[in-house]
Amino acid sequence: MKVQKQNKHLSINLVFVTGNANKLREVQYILSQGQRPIQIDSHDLDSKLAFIFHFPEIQGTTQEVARAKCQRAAELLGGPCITEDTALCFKALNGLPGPYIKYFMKSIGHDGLNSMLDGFPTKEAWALCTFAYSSGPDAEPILFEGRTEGMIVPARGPATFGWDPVFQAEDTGKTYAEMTNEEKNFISHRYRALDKLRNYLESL
Ligand SMILES: O=c1[nH]c(=O)c2ncn([C@@H]3O[C@H](COP(=O)(O)OP(=O)(O)OP(=O)(O)O)[C@@H](O)[C@H]3O)c2[nH]1
Ligand SMILES: [Mg+2]
Repeated sequence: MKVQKQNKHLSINLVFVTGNANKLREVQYILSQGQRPIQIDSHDLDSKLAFIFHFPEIQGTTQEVARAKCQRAAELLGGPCITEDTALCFKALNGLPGPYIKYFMKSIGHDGLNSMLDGFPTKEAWALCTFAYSSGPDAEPILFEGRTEGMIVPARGPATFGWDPVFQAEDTGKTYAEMTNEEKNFISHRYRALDKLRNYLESL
């Protein structure tokens, strides 16, 4: 459970605290693509340790939610870790549902997300990914944000990952769900945030 930066030629090891297997799969894929691979160990505090630890996510801005989750994860682990928060933000709603998208998705699904924008002049939206890195329980988490512009559309493509079928990324004509892994991971909010995290870790 360490962030190990052994030397400039060896791999970096990170503990990623998440309960979301799809996130983990994308993060491992993206970080394996770089010149200097970053090894990810996952740790699911939400489900595996839920009986020991209570691991709530606070309400607030995406930054506040991300910082609090990472701080708590580092305290529970007693060491360095990364966490990630994803928000889906509707321009017409001034950025909402934002970090609360998980509960909107669960409650109203793809059709409901579209219906929320009925009568609004714009379907524009952006996907926002915030990685938080903590070097340990006493350190302030550092945030790395990635954003991809797009719009909310009726669902197209396989419903494998959350709201992928209703988010059409700008200039692509495709929803995230209609893209190959390579296509999504080349332009995604997650890729853009991870790129900043990777640069930071390599600069340490
Ligand atoms: O279609 C999607 N494409 C994506 O690229 C993507 N990334 C995240 N999500 C979903 O958005 C909510 C974020 O909530 P969230 O950040 O709290 O995640 P989570 O609770 O699932 O995991 P974690 O907090 O344990 O890491 C959750 O419903 C995730 O499934 C995505 N959906
Ligand atoms: Mg969560």
